[in-house]
Amino acid sequence: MSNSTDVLPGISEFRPLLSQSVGYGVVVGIGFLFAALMLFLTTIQAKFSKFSPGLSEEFTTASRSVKPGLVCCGIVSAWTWSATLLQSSTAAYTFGVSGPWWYGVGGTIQVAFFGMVAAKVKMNANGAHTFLEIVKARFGAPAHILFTFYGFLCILVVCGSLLLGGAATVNAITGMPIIAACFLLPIGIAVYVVFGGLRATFVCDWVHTVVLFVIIFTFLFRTYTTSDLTSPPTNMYQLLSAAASQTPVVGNEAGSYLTMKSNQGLVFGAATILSGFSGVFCDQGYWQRAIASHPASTTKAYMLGGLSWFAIPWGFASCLGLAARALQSNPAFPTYPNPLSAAQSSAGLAAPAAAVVLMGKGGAVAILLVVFMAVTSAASSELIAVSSLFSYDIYRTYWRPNASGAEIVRVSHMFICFWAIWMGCWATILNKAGIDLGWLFYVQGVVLSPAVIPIALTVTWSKLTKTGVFCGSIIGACLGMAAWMVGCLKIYGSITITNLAMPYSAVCSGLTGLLFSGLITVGVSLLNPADYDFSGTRNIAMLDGVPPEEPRGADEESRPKETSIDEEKDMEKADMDVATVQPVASSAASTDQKDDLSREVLMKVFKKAALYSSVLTFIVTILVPLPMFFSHYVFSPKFYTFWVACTLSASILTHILPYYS
Ligand SMILES: NC(N)=O
Repeated sequence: MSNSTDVLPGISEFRPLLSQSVGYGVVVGIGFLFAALMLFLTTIQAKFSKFSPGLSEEFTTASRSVKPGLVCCGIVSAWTWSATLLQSSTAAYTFGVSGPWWYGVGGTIQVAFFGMVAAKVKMNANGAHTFLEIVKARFGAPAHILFTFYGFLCILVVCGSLLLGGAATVNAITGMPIIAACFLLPIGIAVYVVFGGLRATFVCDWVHTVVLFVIIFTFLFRTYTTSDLTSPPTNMYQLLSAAASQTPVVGNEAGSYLTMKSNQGLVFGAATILSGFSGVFCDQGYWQRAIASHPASTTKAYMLGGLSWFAIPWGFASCLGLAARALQSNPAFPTYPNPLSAAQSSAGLAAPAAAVVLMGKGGAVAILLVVFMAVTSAASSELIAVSSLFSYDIYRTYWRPNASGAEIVRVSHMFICFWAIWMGCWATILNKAGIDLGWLFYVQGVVLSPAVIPIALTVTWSKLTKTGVFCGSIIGACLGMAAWMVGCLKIYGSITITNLAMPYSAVCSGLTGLLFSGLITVGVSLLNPADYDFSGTRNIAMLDGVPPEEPRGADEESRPKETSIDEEKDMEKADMDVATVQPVASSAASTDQKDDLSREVLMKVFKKAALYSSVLTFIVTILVPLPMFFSHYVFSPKFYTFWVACTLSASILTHILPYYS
């Protein structure tokens, strides 16, 4: 691994700048500090608010009452993995300016597209707790078992990636053993998730996101305005030009780090987009946020969330990833006189290296904190997600169908504890097998992409059939696997663990799996189309005595309209034309359930999300990068300064949005 002491020629050890005690202090100390804070907030919530985390609906869905700003923070925070900071910086270090751009694209458009699915969840399955319940209600147990496999596989991949990225950083900066970090990181998180449920993770997400943004801005301003080494941006430009002469990038125009004409960057972008689709659509964490949010705010939150998130990898990696390349010949660089080795950069150490040169020990502490925040907030989302899958889709579905809400909460608690320990074991196994953050990042799209389209269509398309879903996801997976092996063999000459996670191998497989699963699912369904009215999925029952909410259909339009929802005032009039609540319910949790929107309004929200995500996708994948790619443009110092100003402005604007909401 990165800090091996068997240093080969041309490879230097990554020198830890801080002592192990700082590593333990952050991982254990701050972890438990957060746990204590959440415990306190949860106690206050149970005492003084109408929401009790002891109720299963509150524990798993935050009573479906969360407002858009907080959901948006939750989305940003759950989607900001250690990879978002580390892998994107590795991409900048390796491919130049195109890397952070493509990393941002590869996570943003999926979140925006998921806004459409979120509107459909509210329309067609508002009582569901997990996406697997929707699959079960529509297609029965065999399809449910198939997607349960995908749901757990996704969380397994994400948890592995979170811990490996986090542990590699803690290890590189403090020397704390990787295995210790893998086991200790999830423990504090498990404590606050157990006590607080989904709402605690939202609150914690908010706190984490604030800290994250403060640290990101510190790095941005340090790099571009106060550092003697890299500011103003024209200095960075010169350093990057010098680095290109020393270590040119194969496939980039003139070997430059300052061009979007990067063949490797483009392939990386394709791999990131594929990996991003699987990471969003197969992850219960994103469905859970759609379920948790108020019907009026779901889609808005996803649209804002996608946009806010874009600036994180783009801004952070354009700054630290490129700074690492620019500063690799500085004596303070942790592997000086050598650049990072392939293993060190795949482990995600470009950003920590730059932080150390730019800000010394302060930079090392800041990077440690920011990565810690990213790991804990994303891992808390995964813990609550995996416990919901277990308690609702395994325990209640196949073991104790009559389990009460209290029992579900108890089982969720136990499973969170189990998974927190298992996460540590899993990351240790991966580490011992030589698998790192970069490997998991590429392989995620390979193994999960065949499930993406069938899952998305389950909640959105009435003509979908069970046979279509099975054929699409299973044949798509087989074709994806075959393309993976053949692509790897043909392009890299042999099938090895390393070659399987090379970008071209990942793209061959991910693209085949995604496209063929989609084509087969749709084609087979259209041979004998269903005409599903979603009545089964709309009848999925909530626990704790809260009845399922039926969005009002056309036949119910004649009901008297009683009260306008406050939230509606915040929505644009054009979208939210009519909104009503039904008579006040008896329980606190159900009060918010009654705030529902008509199906027609949700349909408008869906269409708006479709338009928004299509326009956004066009702008970020085609309009901005491709003209620069095809014209082989290499940034001038002025254009680079403008690019830096854009990353700064995007970071500021898009980070303010959720807090404003
Ligand atoms: N969440 C991601 N794709 O960084």
